Amino acid sequence: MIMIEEPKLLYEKLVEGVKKAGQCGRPIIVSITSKIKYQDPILFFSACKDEKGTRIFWSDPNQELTLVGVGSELTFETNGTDRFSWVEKKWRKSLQDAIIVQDEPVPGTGPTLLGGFSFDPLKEKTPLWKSFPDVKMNLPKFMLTNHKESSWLTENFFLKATDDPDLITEIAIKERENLFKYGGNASLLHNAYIKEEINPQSWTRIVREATESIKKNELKKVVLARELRIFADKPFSPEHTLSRLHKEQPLSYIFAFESMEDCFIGATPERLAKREKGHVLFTCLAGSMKRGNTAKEDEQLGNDLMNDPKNRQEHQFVVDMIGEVAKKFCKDVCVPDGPVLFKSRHIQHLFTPIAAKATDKSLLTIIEAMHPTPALGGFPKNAGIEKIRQVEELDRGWYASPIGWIDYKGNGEFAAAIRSALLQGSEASLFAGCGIVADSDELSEYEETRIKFQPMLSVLGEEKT
Ligand SMILES: C=C(O[C@@H]1C=C(C(=O)O)C=C[C@H]1O)C(=O)O
Ligand SMILES: [Mg+2]
Repeated sequence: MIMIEEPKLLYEKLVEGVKKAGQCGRPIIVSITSKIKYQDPILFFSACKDEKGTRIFWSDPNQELTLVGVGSELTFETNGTDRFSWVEKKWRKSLQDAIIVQDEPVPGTGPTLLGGFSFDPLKEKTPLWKSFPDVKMNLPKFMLTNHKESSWLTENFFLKATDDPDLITEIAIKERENLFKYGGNASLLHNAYIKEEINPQSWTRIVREATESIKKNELKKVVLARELRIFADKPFSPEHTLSRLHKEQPLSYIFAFESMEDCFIGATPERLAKREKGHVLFTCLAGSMKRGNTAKEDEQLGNDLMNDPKNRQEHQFVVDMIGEVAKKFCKDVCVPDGPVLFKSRHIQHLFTPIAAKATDKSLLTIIEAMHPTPALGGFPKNAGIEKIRQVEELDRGWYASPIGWIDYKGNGEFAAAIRSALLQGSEASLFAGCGIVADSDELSEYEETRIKFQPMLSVLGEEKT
C-alpha cells in the first residue's frame, strides 16, 4: 500500500464540498493531491484495466513529466467550431469555488484536464472517429503525475449537494486500494498484421494537383495526409504499444487517449505550445529527410536537408506563422535565426524553438490561434484548411490536432497528434502527411509519408508476408 492522505482529511474535505455545493447551488470540484512513492506510469496505466475506455497517457520528451488519467469525474465534450473557448469557459466555471488540497504546487498536479480536439469540425464526419468528438477534455477520477523521479496522485470529486460524504469516502478508499494492484507485465506478444494503403494513386494525383494550385498562387503550402489500415491476428494492446513507443521514441511526446472501445495512440515530436510559470515555448517542426545507414551518410543527409530550398521554404512558413502568434499573444518573443536538426529513430526534421513570456492570454487561446499551423494545415491558414476539406479523401479525426493538458493554474502543454494510430480492436488506422509546396514532387512526398508511418508500424508488430 502507498500512503495517501488520511481518510479523515478526505472525509472533511468531502463534507466541506457537499456543503459548498449546496451554498453555491451547483456541483463543486474537490481535488486532493498527495505525494506518493515512485510509480511506473505504464504499469499504472496497465493496472487500471477496469477503467479501460477512459484511460489517458501523456509523457513529454525524455519523460520529464508524465500524466496518467483514469476514470472520468467530469468530461467536456461537444461538436462544433467554437470548441476552444467553449471548453475554456466550462473549465473556468467548474473551477470556481473548487476545494484544492496540495502541499507543493507542481505543474500538472491538482485539477487537470487531459484530452484533445479534432482537426476540422467542418469536415464531414465518418464512423471511423465516432468515439472522438470535436473536443473531449477529461478531468480524471485519479491522475498519476510523475515529475522526474517523484510521483503524486490527484483524486478528483465533482460533488453535488445531495451527495453522501460517508459513502463517497468509503468508495474512494476501496478504489484506491485497487489502483496499484499491478498484475504482471503488459502482454509481450507481437501482433502480425497485413496492411492496406488507402487510395495511394489518388493521393499522389491530389498532391500533383495541389502543386499546380500553389503555382497558380491559390495558396502557398498545404499539408496532405493519407491513411493506412492494418488488420492484425489479435487485438492491439495499448499498454504494450506504449511501452514499445517509450523505448523507441524517447525524444517524442508519447500519448494514448482511450475513448469508449477505441484508443488513439502515438509518439509525436511536435510541440505546439507549452505554458509553465509565466513562460511559453513553441516548436516549429517541418521539413523532413530519412536517416542514414551510417553516421557519415546520416550527417550528409542532415546537411542536405539544412540546405534544401524546398524544405527550408516548408519550414519557414511555420516559423513565420508561429512567430506571429507568439508576438500577438505573448511578450519578449525570441526567434532563432535559423533551424537546427531534430533526429528521431526513423526520420530527421528541421526544428526551430521559439521562447516567449506569457501574458494574460491562456494556453487554449494560443492553441486556438495556432491550429492548424502550416506544419499540419497550410498557408495561408484558411486556404490550407479549405483545400484539405475539399481534396483529402480521409477523415482526419484527431490526427494532426492539438492534444494535451491544462491544469487549474493555466499551466499546460499541447502537441500535434502526428505519428499516430487509431486502434480499434485488432484493426488500426495510421495517418501521415507532408507539407506540399510549389516544388514538391509527388513521388518524393509519397516516400516521405512511407517513412512517417514507420514509427507506428514498428511498434504495432510485424507485417505478415
Ligand atoms: C504531417 C506530418 O508531419 C509534419 C510534416 C512535415 C513535413 O512535411 O516535412 C514534418 C513534420 C510535421 O510537421 C505527419 O507526420 O503526418
Ligand atoms: Mg515535408
